[in-house]
Amino acid sequence: MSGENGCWSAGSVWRGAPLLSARLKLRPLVAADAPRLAELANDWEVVQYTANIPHPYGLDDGHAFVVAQEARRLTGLGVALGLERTIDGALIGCIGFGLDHADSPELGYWLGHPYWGQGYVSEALRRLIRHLFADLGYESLWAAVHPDNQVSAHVLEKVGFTPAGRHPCGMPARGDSVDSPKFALAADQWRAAHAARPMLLVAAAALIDTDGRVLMASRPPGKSMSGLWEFPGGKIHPGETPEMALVRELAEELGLDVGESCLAPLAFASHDYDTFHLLMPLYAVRQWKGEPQPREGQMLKWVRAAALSGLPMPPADIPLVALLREWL
Ligand SMILES: Nc1nc2c([nH]c(=O)n2[C@@H]2O[C@H](COP(=O)(O)OP(=O)(O)OP(=O)(O)O)[C@@H](O)[C@H]2O)c(=O)[nH]1
Repeated sequence: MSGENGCWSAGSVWRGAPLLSARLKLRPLVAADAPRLAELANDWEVVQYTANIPHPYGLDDGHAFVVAQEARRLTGLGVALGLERTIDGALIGCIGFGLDHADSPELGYWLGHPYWGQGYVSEALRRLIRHLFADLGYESLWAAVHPDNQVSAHVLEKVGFTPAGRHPCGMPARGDSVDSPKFALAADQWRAAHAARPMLLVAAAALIDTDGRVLMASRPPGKSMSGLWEFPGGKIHPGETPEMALVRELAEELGLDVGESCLAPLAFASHDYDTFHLLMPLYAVRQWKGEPQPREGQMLKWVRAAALSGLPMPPADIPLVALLREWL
């Protein structure tokens, strides 16, 4: 079988494949995004340090951007992706790369003002960087930031970039040009850091009631991926088996008394989050004592198998839902 096909090769953003991170879908822009682009980008604070985004920014600019980016993707000049939040489907900004100045991709991004300070840019950058190195095989990446944009410089350093001199940056939309600090990241550096991320062991349960519905819990406020719907469970502590951990978690989180012998291994998730690798066995549970209570600030709901895929979930859970639907 050819290595170009099927499961042998990851979907490529050059071909319009989306990328999932913990809280975001990085996906191609479509014409229907133009009004939202106009709403977010018509903000001087958002665009002041960008080279090509006009100000003010209207609906026509949004449409023109979507069309131009599609043409760039099809001609191999670069890719722009919308940042769509999993929790509500809202477009909150853009990230992308271009090959205009070199063979190595230059990264760029912007984020709507209401979404600043919540780690979305670093999350999107980490996901795109992994795709460019691990799936597309680039050897190095770079980015240039406006000399006054210290926040952006800090984000680049946070995800592994290091200073790499200066880059003369034309800024056509500002009628200006600046001598920008340049940052670079090599594939070897990234591989070493990526290999060192921890493996997280978590045990989770699909509690199934007599109607065949599954109990889903929302991740509580303040936790990572808060608001997304997940299978109840939690981290396996040192010295615990997955079953011991799950019995403990179901008691702590839901006030349920579950015997280890009521846990039937069903499937597992092995998912590469950008800051850790998740290994999570999922057990089917049909018998327990007590009524599930939300003891940790979470919301609970019983969901029919057919409706599970409509819930916003952590990306690790998506393959589990497909398996569970077949199994139920
Ligand atoms: N329980 C559970 N965790 C999941 C699921 N999917 C998924 O990606 N995870 C991830 O697995 C990890 C579980 O951590 P957690 O914070 O819920 O664990 P915990 O209850 O022991 O929390 P704590 O250590 O903050 O008290 C999180 O990174 C979470 O996002 C799922 O369906 N159920």
